[in-house]
Amino acid sequence: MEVVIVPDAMAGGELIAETMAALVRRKPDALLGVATGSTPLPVYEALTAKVRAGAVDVSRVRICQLDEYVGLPSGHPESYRSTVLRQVVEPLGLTEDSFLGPDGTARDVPAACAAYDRALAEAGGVDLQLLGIGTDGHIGFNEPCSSLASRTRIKTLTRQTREDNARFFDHDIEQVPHHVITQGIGTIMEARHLVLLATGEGKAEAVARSVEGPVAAVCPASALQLHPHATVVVDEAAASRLRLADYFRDTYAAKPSWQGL
Ligand SMILES: N[C@@H]1[C@@H](O)[C@H](O)[C@@H](COP(=O)(O)O)O[C@@H]1O
Repeated sequence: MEVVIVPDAMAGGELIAETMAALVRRKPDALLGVATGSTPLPVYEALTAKVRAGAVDVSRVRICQLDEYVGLPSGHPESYRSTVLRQVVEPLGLTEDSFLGPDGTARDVPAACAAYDRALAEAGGVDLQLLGIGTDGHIGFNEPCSSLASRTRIKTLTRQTREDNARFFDHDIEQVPHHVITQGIGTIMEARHLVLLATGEGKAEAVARSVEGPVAAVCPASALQLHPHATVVVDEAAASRLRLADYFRDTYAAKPSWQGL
């Protein structure tokens, strides 16, 4: 696992956007897995700026979704499908044809989950999966004690996650669905490169447990320790509880320029 400490969220967004752009220059039809929440927005803004400046051609890129609420009506503005279309697909100049996501409105949820895992495999697998992290260490919507081998499936949100996400639902926790579909931890681990971005003091404890704690289902993001190519990008505040912060800084400062993330 590589840990990169950046000065602020903008710098993290730029670094990850450049990593995505470099991937797309090598592989124009790359499948990019994206995350929702506030944290990844600087990544999407920086990547969109590169596209508009002509620094990268993303016209053949495919975008896939990490997770989804169950039961929101189709087209609900806070469904993750709507969110990813609005924040990523449209700004990049792509259409829904380039987009893969689980069906949160399906009557048969287990079948929709299995279909999504199949669709990801048939698309050739995810090349780079961007992840945020919940305050409890969740990735996607894999709440604490999710199986580290889990596949895409239905999960029940913790009260903490529903409180955290109530800001997208008029600050009314009752509007936040209890159930979600999420790529499993085993599914996420199949992506060729995992890039987790965490910013702000509120994520410091979850980051420290994920990076320097034991690999344990109680902290789902700790599974990244088992991935052969995982990068954790954190700002100073989110890095504030890392015991090895100075080592991570020194390592990144000495990194060969040809290496990339
Ligand atoms: N399912 C999403 C996660 O993918 C995201 O990482 C998390 C943190 O969001 P934020 O970046 O807004 O803190 O929120 C939700 O739970």
